[in-house]
Amino acid sequence: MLEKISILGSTGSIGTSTLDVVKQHPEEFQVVALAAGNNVEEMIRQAKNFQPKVVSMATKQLADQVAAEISDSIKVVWGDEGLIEVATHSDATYVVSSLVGSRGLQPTLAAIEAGKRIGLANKETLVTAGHLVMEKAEQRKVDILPIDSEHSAIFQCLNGERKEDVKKIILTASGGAFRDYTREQLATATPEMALKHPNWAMGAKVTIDTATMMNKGLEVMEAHWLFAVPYDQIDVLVHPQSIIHSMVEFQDGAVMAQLGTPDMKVPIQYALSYPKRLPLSMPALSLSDIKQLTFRDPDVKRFPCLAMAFESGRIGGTMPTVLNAANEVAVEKFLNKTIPFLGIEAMIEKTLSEHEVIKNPQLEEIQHADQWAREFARQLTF
Ligand SMILES: NC(=O)C1=CN([C@@H]2O[C@H](COP(=O)(O)OP(=O)(O)OC[C@H]3O[C@@H](n4cnc5c(N)ncnc54)[C@H](OP(=O)(O)O)[C@@H]3O)[C@@H](O)[C@H]2O)C=CC1
Ligand SMILES: CC(=O)[C@@H](O)[C@H](O)COP(=O)(O)O
Ligand SMILES: [Mn+2]
Repeated sequence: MLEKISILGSTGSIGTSTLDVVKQHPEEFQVVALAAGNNVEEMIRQAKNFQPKVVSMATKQLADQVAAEISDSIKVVWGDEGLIEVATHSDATYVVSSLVGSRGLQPTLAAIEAGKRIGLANKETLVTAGHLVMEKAEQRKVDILPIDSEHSAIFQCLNGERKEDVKKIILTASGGAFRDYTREQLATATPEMALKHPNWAMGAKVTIDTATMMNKGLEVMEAHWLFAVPYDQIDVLVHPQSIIHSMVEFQDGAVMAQLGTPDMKVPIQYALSYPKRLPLSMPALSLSDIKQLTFRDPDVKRFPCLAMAFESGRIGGTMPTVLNAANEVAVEKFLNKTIPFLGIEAMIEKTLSEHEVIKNPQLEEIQHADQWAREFARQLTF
């Protein structure tokens, strides 16, 4: 069956890699709709190359700029409504959710409601409202296929296994740009330094998250929701080479791991083609060249964001929503050079400490908590 795809965040790192995969398999995949934020030039290129039915931009002004350069047969929309139109297009069978941040929540929920199969990269969606997303997916009998590399690895390791046989999920972490930094060195770390991930080329927000190790904390919550595993059965293991993408330990002591060259096209293609595996033009993994795979425990004294995320996940309710929103504000401020690197963790900690948790929140309560946390974090200075 030809998979007809809408991409939320088509101009980003995951979005462009998804289009690379689509281009390699025109007999399998076709683009129906694309949504982006501000990158007009890239959207014009994508619209010309893939001839979708609809494209969306962040504002009307940006949408007009795109419309002026592409065929009249392509509808151009904008804003939050534009995202929903792309996510629910009647021709689409599959939606790749790859916006950055909790902005991805509403269009992803709308795509699930519309019965689309989901390829999920946007981890913030599950962090901020995991119970609502998984509940809706179950109601609508919609599959959520993980794109995040660790979750794709776990999904592959769980293939054909019984849930009750799982003892532990082991999420691997590169340790980010500052893996070996002391707290003194972290205090003066700049955005330029933090944006140099040792193994992966990714968007700015997730790259900063890897440097604080908040990314792994968000991924712990993502794994909790995707695989319905309690927090005390999820471990994090630092693995600097990012060759083992994650592992599952079973009750009999057997450990399954998924390995590969660190390139997001692999998990993206698997999420699109599942349960099939298609060929992919990619350098083969050579373990004899790599020679050594090494491991160590994470150091939460140097990287407290990981511990804060675990704790927020355990508390549940609106706590993860607040952690995520405060982190989004803090990362933006760090990238704008208005707070230092260690201001990120301080800002999140302060915001969490002021939050009164609502248990089992509905969508409106989540939106309210998200908004409250953003406003609270924005007025903090460090
Ligand atoms: N990159 C990676 O390798 C991985 C990413 N992920 C996750 O995937 C998600 C996307 O990451 P990544 O691709 O790196 O991020 P990028 O920053 O590269 O891309 C983000 C996308 O979101 C769009 N966007 C931003 N703001 C808006 C807005 N207001 N309205 C509409 N679109 C908007 C951007 O559009 P524009 O650029 O046009 O403004 C862009 O297309 C994140 O949740 C991340 O954690 C998970 C695993 C790996
Ligand atoms: C590629 C991917 O999935 C990222 O989320 C990756 O996990 C970042 O690397 P670390 O968080 O391990 O540094
Ligand atoms: Mn990941």
